Amino acid sequence: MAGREFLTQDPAWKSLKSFYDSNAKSLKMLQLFKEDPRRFEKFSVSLDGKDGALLVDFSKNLINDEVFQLLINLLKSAQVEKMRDAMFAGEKINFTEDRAVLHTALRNRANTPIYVEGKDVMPDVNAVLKHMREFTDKVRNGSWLGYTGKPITDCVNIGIGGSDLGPVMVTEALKKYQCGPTSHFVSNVDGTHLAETVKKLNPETTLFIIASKTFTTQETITNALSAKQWFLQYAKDEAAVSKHFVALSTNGPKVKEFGIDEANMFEFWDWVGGRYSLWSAIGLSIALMIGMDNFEQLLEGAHHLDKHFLEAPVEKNIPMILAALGIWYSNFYGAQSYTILPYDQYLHRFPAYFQQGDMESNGKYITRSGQRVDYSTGPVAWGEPGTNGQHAFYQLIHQGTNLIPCDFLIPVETQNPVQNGLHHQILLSNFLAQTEALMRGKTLEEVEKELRDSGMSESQIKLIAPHKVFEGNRPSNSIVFQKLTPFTLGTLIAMYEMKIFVQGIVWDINSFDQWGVELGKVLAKAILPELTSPNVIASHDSSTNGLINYIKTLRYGLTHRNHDYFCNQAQCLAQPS
Ligand SMILES: O=P(O)(O)OC[C@H]1O[C@](O)(CO)[C@@H](O)[C@@H]1O
Repeated sequence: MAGREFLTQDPAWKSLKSFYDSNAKSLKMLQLFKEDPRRFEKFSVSLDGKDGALLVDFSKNLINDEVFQLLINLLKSAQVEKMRDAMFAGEKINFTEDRAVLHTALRNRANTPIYVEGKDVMPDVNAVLKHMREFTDKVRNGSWLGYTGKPITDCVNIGIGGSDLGPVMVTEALKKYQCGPTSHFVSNVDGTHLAETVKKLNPETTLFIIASKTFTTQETITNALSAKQWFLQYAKDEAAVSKHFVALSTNGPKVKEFGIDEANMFEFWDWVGGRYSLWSAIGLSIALMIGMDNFEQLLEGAHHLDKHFLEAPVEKNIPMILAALGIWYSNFYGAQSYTILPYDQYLHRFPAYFQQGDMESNGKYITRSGQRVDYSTGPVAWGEPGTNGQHAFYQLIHQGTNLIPCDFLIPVETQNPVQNGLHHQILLSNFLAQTEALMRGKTLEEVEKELRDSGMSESQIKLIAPHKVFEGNRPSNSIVFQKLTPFTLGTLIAMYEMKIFVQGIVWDINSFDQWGVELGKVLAKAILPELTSPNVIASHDSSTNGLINYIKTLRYGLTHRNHDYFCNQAQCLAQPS
């Protein structure tokens, strides 16, 4: 799909820029709240859902009616709706990989036909869901037996990036719904990850799920081979592998080559991006742990958000509003990051999940028509659960020199009402207090009065007061839901996916490829044999040569003299003869 005129030339962009230049400094949220008692109603959207409503309050943002309208104009001018429809219709919007982007088909619970190159993908989607149900039911009801006839108690998902982060995040978030084997995850090629995981496990009752879209990812294949080796130490029979290893992939031939029975392969397709794949067979570890009914609830929740995204007008459309606000801060206020702050311990991997979701999608500087952007694109996404973050990095959010827009998320209802719900009341009060504090701040007059009332001398007040001032006027969204159910989690994940999609459209980048991860992979493959060769390495820059030779010196127990020798040799070899 062709790119458009440069974003910064768009009249809608120019209007925002001129508003920002002449009025941004005078936008004071506290004042805006005083002036408009209906600000909360005006700047919040509620989406009813099966497990209660999702409320997005965006009134604590640096906007007034005019800015909001200008932001909406920008989305319209960027043709977000047209691109959205193209994505849902299966057009190949990921043009650098010549692929459709159809994770929405995986959760298309309406089961309406969706065509890719003239073929309806829904029958295949439904067939894999059926396969997942049959398999997960068997494992959960104990009729799938390991090589010694025992039922499966533990599953280890071996995958990385999108083949790991989604399942990790969801199984943590929905721990309360566990009704099947316990899930474990091995992603890092650092042998420690596998070693520390399997040491707690019994090979007779463990199922390994090898999750890789391409089935060529170095880390995953290395971990999978080592897991198989570990398993065979005990089982001592290749035939036992089929009872303990299954694969989730788009690459049938590679799965076969690895030695996994085709009957134990759960397929997905090239139109499912890795970071959007938890809805596909990649979600098998989730379905095993929480059961297929709950997994389908997760899909239902995402589908519910998809429908909202498709049908709600731009000014009432939650992902579009969140995207527009993010653009306001990134591109006009110069914010370089934003935080996701879930006040729900079950969501402790939610921010990490969206680090890939956002940064691998929108960390791009080339427009769809191949030019370098002259504006910021994807911000850094980060965060931790509240209240922990309050005691760690909130200092910088409140008083640092960077503007950091925050998304606060919280369930109204806890699933663990410890001490009759006291813990949750405290959690709720902190959630509410933080967004209020960020918005209203604390003036010098307020601080001075407080210090004076405490009996402090005037000279001390002069010294201390500035440190206790909060300038406030710092933006946040409050995202409130009834309870963290599979349905609601599906809705929340899809909400951020679509927000990221909208931003990519406005920034005119391809949010669905990830060429930026390739160079490091290629260089690592070249360096691997150099680490084991006996030769001095001189083929890189002096830092990389120096580091390789230094590591080899230490690894092979050579003396410091050898290290100097390696450096000298590398320098000689690197010099042109
Ligand atoms: O599922 P695969 O093919 O093993 O890829 C894993 C991850 O690696 C990446 O390609 C990045 O290196 C991600 O986009 C992907 O989620």
